[in-house]
Amino acid sequence: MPEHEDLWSSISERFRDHVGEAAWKTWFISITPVMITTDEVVLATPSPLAKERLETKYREVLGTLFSEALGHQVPVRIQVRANESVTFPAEVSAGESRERDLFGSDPNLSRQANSKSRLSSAFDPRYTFEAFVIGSSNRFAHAASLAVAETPAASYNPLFIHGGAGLGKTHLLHAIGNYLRHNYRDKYVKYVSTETFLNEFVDAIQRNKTSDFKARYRECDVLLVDDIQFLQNKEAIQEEFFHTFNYLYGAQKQIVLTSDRSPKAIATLEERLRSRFAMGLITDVQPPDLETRSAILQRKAEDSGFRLDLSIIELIATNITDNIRELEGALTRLSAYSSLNQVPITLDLAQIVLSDLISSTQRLAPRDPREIITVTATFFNTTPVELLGQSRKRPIAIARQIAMYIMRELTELSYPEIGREFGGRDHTTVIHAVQKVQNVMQTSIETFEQVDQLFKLLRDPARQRG
Ligand SMILES: Nc1ncnc2c1ncn2[C@@H]1O[C@H](COP(=O)(O)OP(=O)(O)OP(=O)(O)O)[C@@H](O)[C@H]1O
Repeated sequence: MPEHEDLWSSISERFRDHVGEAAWKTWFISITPVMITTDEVVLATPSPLAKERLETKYREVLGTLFSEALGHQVPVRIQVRANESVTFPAEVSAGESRERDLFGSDPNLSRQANSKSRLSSAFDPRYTFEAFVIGSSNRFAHAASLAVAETPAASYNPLFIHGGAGLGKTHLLHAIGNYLRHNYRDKYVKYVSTETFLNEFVDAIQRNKTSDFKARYRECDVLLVDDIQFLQNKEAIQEEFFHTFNYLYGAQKQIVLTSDRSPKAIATLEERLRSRFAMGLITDVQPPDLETRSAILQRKAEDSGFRLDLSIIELIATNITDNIRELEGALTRLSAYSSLNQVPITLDLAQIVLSDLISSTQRLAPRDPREIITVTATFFNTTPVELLGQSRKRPIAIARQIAMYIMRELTELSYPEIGREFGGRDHTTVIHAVQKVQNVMQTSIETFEQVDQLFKLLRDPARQRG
């Protein structure tokens, strides 16, 4: 129905004009039109939460837009897509999940990537410069990243951004990627984690394909490399990276690197690499101050169509201070609680729901990954061996995904490091598990409560004994 497609894309554009980019991305993009006739419009959403939000907040806008487009009033009905139930599927294989994570759920991107090798990486559409809240802790890193995106290889090359876990380094890399994709369509932009670079290199050696590997990286106009601290103690890959770096730099291509520590603090980093990294600009991201934390919370809440009282923002922002991912985790929990129980969030309720996060006695240092595995296994009536093993039986696969989510929340381990804790799984499997649990928590009270209880058990060891 090509005319319906035109109509749909014009509705989509107009919806975006009415409600703004953020709400459009959160609630509209994932809608599919099921039926558009002169008598009725039926739309499908991926989750009950999205259906509820569209019905309560955006029904009127949708009604007006369709009425204008069709020339008369039509009822708009919203349903949840039948094939997207909220239950957990069996764990996907590393290969499957890699594709899904790289290309999101957009099958077109995946198809394009298969058909043409010199296509830029796909970037997380949520991580843009517009969505990045600027404060004194990250102002410089943001400005430098934007300068690099606006004029690649002309300002700071390489740009090296370092800072602690969950402070926005990956967000900035994706923001550069998203900006380039929109504004420099002809540039080949590649995003890679150092772990992936390493794995691809080892794989290329084993398959005698090192020249393909080199060519792939040397074709880049812009190379974005995340978590470069993984080069530590890996001489062979440092050597390879050095050559790639020199080649790109010599060809005046832009390189951006991130790390959880400064180049000086990466032990066993070859001196020649260290001095290469210092040829451009080294900047850091610090934990955000109270004002920035509050602004981030406000922005994230707005983006997900969730209204929060200032007193609640203050409660979270004063208690969670050094990791933005944790701020987001608190919001996820509140919004899930509110939509599952159909109650508005009050300050008292927020204090109860987030009790483990905001109590100073329970907010302990990051938890030991082995403890997370043992406690989660016991909680789900299984054993650590099963949890780390290969079983794809549902209860175990679910427990494993929840344990991965909790490890991401309660430790500072990166995705590849978590993959290693789970018996050498690929980092894309971990990314998939974390996203999955985050989503399912919004619609399944059972999962929400399991995660909630595990958080409480892990943050308060006395409960484990009791
Ligand atoms: N200034 C900011 N404004 C809005 N969101 C932010 C900001 N900084 C970080 N975030 C959000 O916090 C989360 C964690 O950020 P990100 O993954 O970029 O951290 P990171 O520094 O790469 O950490 P890690 O090394 O642990 O992966 C992301 O969801 C990101 O969107």
